[in-house]
Amino acid sequence: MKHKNQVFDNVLDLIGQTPLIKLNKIASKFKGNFYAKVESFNPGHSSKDRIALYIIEQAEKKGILSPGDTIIETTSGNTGFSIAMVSIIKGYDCVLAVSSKSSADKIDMLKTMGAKVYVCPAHVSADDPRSYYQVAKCLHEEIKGSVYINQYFNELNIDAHYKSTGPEIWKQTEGKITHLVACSGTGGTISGTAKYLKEQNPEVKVIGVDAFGSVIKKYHETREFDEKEIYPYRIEGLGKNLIPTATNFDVIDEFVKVTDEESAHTARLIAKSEGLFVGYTSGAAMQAIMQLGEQGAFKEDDNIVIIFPDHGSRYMSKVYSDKWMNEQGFFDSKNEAAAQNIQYIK
Ligand SMILES: Cc1ncc(COP(=O)(O)O)c(C=O)c1O
Repeated sequence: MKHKNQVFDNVLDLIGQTPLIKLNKIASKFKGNFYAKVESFNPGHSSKDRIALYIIEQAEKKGILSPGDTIIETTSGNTGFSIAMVSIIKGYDCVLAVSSKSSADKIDMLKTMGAKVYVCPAHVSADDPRSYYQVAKCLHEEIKGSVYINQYFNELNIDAHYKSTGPEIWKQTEGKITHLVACSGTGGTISGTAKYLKEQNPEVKVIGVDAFGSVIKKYHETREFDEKEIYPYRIEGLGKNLIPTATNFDVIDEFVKVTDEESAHTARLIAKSEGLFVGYTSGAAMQAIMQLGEQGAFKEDDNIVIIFPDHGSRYMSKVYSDKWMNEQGFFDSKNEAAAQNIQYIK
């Protein structure tokens, strides 16, 4: 951890060195020791701070970026927030093409951080001119001197985690990690972290988490891009309708798929059992643990590290809204108790 009494030059100095926190209750019925790498401790409240700072600083080193230039990205929100934050400190303009699936809170936050935002339809194919990939590409061509971060197809996304997240986890577990469980969106987090960990110990098992409605798991198993796997789902930042080159499939041992509904309930359960207020994909990663645990995948001495990518405050109008949960049909008889924690005094 960064020292509590230290004074920092600016907010960017706080990126990385996030805590590894033992999970004491939520998975206690399973064998093994479970630890969460809680990325909401980054100043932009997500793991994407790491890649934003790293990729921008690499571009500066290569002389591609100078103050006043424009940085463009496609993002479900978190990467955009991180790029906007880095841009403010370093003096760049930030232009973001985001999916209409992103929560209203996230879009408002991006605007608050000074970014110019284009909201693009979520359920069109990646080569549709309205998709956020095509919109970003077009903006990059139009704006002179702009840099397109292109996190899904940028090797530096993997490098950022190879150089920070991986070494941090290795050190924090004193080399005793046996399993890494992480969601895969661009795949940068899991690929970079896994590469580093497997270089230290090839026995570390790496499990990716994918969504129903995404092509990633099937591609990992068959190397076949199966369009039939694609259909709408609600979790933002997990899974994909294309194969990102920022995913190194060779360092991932297996993928587990999780549902929108179970991931939402598990996210709520993390808050209630561990006091950790984390995002929807943290619920998804934890849900994968629940499924693997039920299958007896872990042994007594295993040390399982789960990456919690962002903070719960970004999902107040979704997973943490009873109204939203109801609208999705996620409150059934077994879960209706969640709505009973509130009493109105008239
Ligand atoms: C909330 C959230 N969780 C998980 C991920 C997945 O991380 P990665 O893109 O490194 O695979 C993302 C990425 O967009 C995200 O925004």
